[in-house]
Amino acid sequence: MDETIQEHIHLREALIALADAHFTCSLDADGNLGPIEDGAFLSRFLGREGPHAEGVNLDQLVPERDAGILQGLLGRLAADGQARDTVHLVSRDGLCVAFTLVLLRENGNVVGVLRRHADDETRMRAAEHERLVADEVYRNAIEGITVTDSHARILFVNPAFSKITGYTAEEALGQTPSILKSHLHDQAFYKAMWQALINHGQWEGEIWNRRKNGEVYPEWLSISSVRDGLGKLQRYVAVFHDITEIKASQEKVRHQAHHDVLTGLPNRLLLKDRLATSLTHMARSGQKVALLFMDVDNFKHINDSLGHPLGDLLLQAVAARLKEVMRDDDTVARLGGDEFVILVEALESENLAIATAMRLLEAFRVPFHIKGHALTVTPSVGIALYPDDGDDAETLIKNADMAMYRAKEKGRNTFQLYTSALNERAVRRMTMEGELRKALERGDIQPWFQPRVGLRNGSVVGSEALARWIKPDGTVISPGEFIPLAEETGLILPLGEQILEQACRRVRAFQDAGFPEQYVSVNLSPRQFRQKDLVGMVERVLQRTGFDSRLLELEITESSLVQDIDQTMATLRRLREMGLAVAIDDFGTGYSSLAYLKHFPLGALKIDQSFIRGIPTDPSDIAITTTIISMAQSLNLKVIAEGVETLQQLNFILGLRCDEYQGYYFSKPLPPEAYLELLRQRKL
Ligand SMILES: Nc1nc2c(ncn2[C@@H]2O[C@@H]3COP(=O)(O)O[C@H]4[C@@H](O)[C@H](n5cnc6c(=O)[nH]c(N)nc65)O[C@@H]4COP(=O)(O)O[C@H]3[C@H]2O)c(=O)[nH]1
Repeated sequence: MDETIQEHIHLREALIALADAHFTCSLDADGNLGPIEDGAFLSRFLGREGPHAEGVNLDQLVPERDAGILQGLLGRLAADGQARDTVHLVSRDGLCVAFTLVLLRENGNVVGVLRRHADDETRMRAAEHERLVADEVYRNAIEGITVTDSHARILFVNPAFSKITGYTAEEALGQTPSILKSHLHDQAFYKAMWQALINHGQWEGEIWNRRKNGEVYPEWLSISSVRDGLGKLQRYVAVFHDITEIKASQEKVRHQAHHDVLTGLPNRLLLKDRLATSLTHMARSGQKVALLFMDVDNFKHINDSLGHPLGDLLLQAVAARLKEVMRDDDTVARLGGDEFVILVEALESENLAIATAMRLLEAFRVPFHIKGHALTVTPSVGIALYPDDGDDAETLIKNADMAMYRAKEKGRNTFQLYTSALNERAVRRMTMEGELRKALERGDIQPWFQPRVGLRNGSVVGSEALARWIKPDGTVISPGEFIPLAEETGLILPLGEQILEQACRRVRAFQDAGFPEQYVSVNLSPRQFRQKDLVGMVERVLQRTGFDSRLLELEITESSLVQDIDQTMATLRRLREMGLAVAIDDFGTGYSSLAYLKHFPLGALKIDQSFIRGIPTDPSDIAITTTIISMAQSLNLKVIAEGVETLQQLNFILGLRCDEYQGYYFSKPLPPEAYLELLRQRKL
């Protein structure tokens, strides 16, 4: 054997014996590798298994700074058949390890021998050890861990991931973390997350995700991006833990701090919080807030005589009843003892606060059944209003409390407003409501009749029925004083029906007494006009009284007309089908135009008395009256002038060919007997 060959083989054997690894492959002058034999270590180290290494250029395996060294090695190999130098190779994990590389040309192939530098060997061992430790940490961590590639495709998840999300590793691998999306966050949220990852390589925060079973849960998530030794993005590592329980316990602590233990109602702290928020909102919207301070009359006595456990049960029952009678939007709070506060927001007027207080008093009429005892207790209520009685929470609570004490002084089971002027009004209103109910029951509210005169021949053609409240002592109260209250309380419906029925009965009686047929006109307030079964109610009244529907006219206001047009149209049509006429009262004071009126099946139009009053001195009243009359005629509507008080006014409307008039000039509204007398006189 040739001596040099022999020497070469020895060298090779010696090198291989000393080497950490060796490989044999073809290598062209540019450094391209052919198929590798015996290259297990190299393949493993580089992460390029067998055939994958084929065709790879050596300079792809070394960092850029070693490119010159590699060129030198290849040059010397070509020239001398062997070369040796120190190069770095970048491992699959991005680790840069120094090797002594010896290349020997042999039978057209190249044998490569690699020996790790001692310090790098230590580093590799340490890295290997760290990897083992890390594996252990991943497996046992209670935090979920997700590792993805640079395209966010999941490469690895740990057991805690599966425990938290419900997805097994097999289900998660290859997917992206978007499988966990709860859709509770908007685009901007995710955009900010990615921006932080790009800019700082890190993002941390609370996020709502969805488990495989559909359940949405909160987690604390921390994501980092991992780059290799060359600075290229390789991985994202996400670590998260489920904070459902933490949140629940935080919520529990928060709830306990803000709620009363006995009743579960908001406590003083939460009440003040809500009140402060409410005041800020209401200051902007210009609405009122009412604070009702309530305590249970003689609670101490009940507590002492029946025992505290029963007292506690009573307080719980009171809390439940208060919640039941208040709207969902109202806050019912317990300040302690038997003191409760109700916060009512967004009030248009103080009347609603009074109505709430009355509802509350009413609710206590029903006894509380507790452990076999039927307990009847009464409340005392004080009301403070924002902004009238204070503009901060503390002042309002204090003033409502003071008002509550006044209610107690007044004899309990009542309410008091903090402001005395309001108080008087409220008390008057309350008293009047009670009296009005009684008056209705007793039939003290009756129609009076004001004649309507035909302008063509000056005869009484009909009358308007106007409600009067005749007190037992004979005092007559005019409708201006009780109709608005009846409207507010809903009493207008029974009241309206009574007036209609009595008016029909009376006018029928005039006919029965031998007077010529005449019609009667009855007012319908907006609430009456909107009542569900208006047509049915009118039909029943006509039946009961035997009154001819052609002789009945209903007066509605312009405001009734413009609300819910479809419903209005349907009601008017049905009334017309029944033979009734509908007149528009107080025309000219509302919003409707004459052009608008032509769409409705109407019979007549009454010019409001405020225009007649200005005749003959006020030019604009004259102009308005003239226009209304001529346009109404062109629409085929009968025109009636209201409030004619003087001969001049009468002459003026006569000149305009108005159809009818009514007013003090001819007669004031009269009690039925006096009206009958008037008819009698006219007949003579
Ligand atoms: N200054 C002056 N006033 C005159 C003259 N002629 C009549 N009046 C008054 O003008 C009002 C005309 O009634 P209205 O406009 O329907 O206005 C009525 C009507 O809107 C309402 N009303 C009366 N009765 C009822 C009813 O039974 N139901 C409903 N819903 N409202 C009614 O109360 C309002 C007021 O009624 P009243 O006080 O009876 O007042 C009546 C009448 O007494 C006059 O020459 N000069």
